[in-house]
Amino acid sequence: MTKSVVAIVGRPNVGKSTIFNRMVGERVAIVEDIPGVTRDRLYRLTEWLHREFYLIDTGGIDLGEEPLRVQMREQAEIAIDEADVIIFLVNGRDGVTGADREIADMLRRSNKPVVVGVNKIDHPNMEENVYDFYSLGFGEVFGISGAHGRGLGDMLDAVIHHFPDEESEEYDEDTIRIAVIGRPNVGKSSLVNAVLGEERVIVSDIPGTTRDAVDTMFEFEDQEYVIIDTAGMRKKGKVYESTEKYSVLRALKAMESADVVLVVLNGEEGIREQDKRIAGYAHEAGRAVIIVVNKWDAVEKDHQTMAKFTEKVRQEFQFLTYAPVLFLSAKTKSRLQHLLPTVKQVADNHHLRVPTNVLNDVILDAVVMNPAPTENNKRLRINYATQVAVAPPTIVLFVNDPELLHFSYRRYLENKLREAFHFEGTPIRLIARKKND
Ligand SMILES: Nc1nc2c(ncn2[C@@H]2O[C@H](COP(=O)(O)OP(=O)(O)OP(=O)(O)O)[C@@H](O)[C@H]2O)c(=O)[nH]1
Ligand SMILES: Nc1nc2c(ncn2[C@@H]2O[C@H](COP(=O)(O)OP(=O)(O)OP(=O)(O)O)[C@@H](O)[C@H]2O)c(=O)[nH]1
Repeated sequence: MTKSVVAIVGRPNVGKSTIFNRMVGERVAIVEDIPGVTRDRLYRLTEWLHREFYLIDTGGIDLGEEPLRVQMREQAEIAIDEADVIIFLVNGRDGVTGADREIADMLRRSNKPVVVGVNKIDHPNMEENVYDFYSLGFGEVFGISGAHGRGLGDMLDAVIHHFPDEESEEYDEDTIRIAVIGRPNVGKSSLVNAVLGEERVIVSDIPGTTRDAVDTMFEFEDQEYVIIDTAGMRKKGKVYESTEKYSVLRALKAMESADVVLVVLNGEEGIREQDKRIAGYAHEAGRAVIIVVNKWDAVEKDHQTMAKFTEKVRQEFQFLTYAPVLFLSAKTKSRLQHLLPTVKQVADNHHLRVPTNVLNDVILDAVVMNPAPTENNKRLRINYATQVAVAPPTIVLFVNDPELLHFSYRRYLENKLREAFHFEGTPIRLIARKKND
């Protein structure tokens, strides 16, 4: 199920990043370290009372050279667009300011739930400073201190109280959910429209809006799909539309509920830094991934162009070696017919379950052919392997010492598994556990 999003807004210097860091603490959701994927203070997965949610610090969104007042408004708009609940942060030592009222008016018009955090109330004897802020008209006002952690619990209780109820899966288990992600202008919407316009595709539902993306259900060769177009909600002309962090956030949310992620690149422009980031998150999300090189019609090519581009993709996205690369044109629909069959294939691979005996044979062969290197006279020994989950396939290796399974040997084993089984398009998670655990 999709996780809720909470945004912190407020004028500069009220303590947004202090509160953000305090709320996130050490609970930063990193599955693995990926070289080249930078982490910034914009958004983090965090949790309160076992409800996980994304926290956005809108102050961390770089809006370039815009005047402060414009930035503040844009940040509030992002919060309104993206968040399920908004924490409106004010400074308890300043009283209500004109800028606070300006933000309050915008938030009110959005009809989103707003919780007011009156920050810098470092001591109970400052609580009377809080009352002034009831005049903002949001009802709930909490005196807090980012510096000391005071009052945060009560405020968070109020925040999660506004989360939508944990609903069951919206779609059938067998429905394949496709998220289309990529930086602005690569052709995401065009691709979605092209797919939905294909001859043998039957759009089975009027497009309905779920949260912030437009989902469309369709059927192709007796398989049901939902395609999530993250560009569907775009509002042209906003400053933030072009900001990189914003599109990464949107991609992140779309991937939450997807089985297969299409990372769309612009074949005409080549690979940019932002593409790498988005792809990095796709890998981390643990979904099946296909790299779609769009606008291939606009590329001047000879018989080597495709191979060269593929090589570049492999170089730039080393963590995504498992993802098939498709070249196509949403505009002319050339090569588009390969897309859905590939989606179906990688979705199946994502759910592949390998019988334990065959799995162990493959691992044993791999070890015999190339034993793990010794380290301080110790060598990794693998006693037994078993697949514990699908989507993505997750394999536990019972070993003498988990510390001895290093990156290169892990890579080697993963490659052997990929040679033996149909794991194309899906990440594989290998977990080492001590034998007797
Ligand atoms: N006394 C006190 N100071 C605080 C508290 N929270 C933050 N501050 C201070 O307020 C200042 C601004 O804090 P930030 O967290 O950087 O504020 P911000 O809202 O993220 O600021 P921008 O990045 O400019 O938007 C810093 O000097 C903090 O140390 C608090 O609870 N009590
Ligand atoms: N030549 C060519 N142009 C394309 C193709 N696909 C999309 N375009 C053009 O690229 C531009 C952007 O396409 P969109 O589909 O709006 O891109 P998007 O990724 O949804 O853009 P955002 O909503 O900004 O994220 C439009 O002018 C399209 O006509 C293609 O296959 N070939």
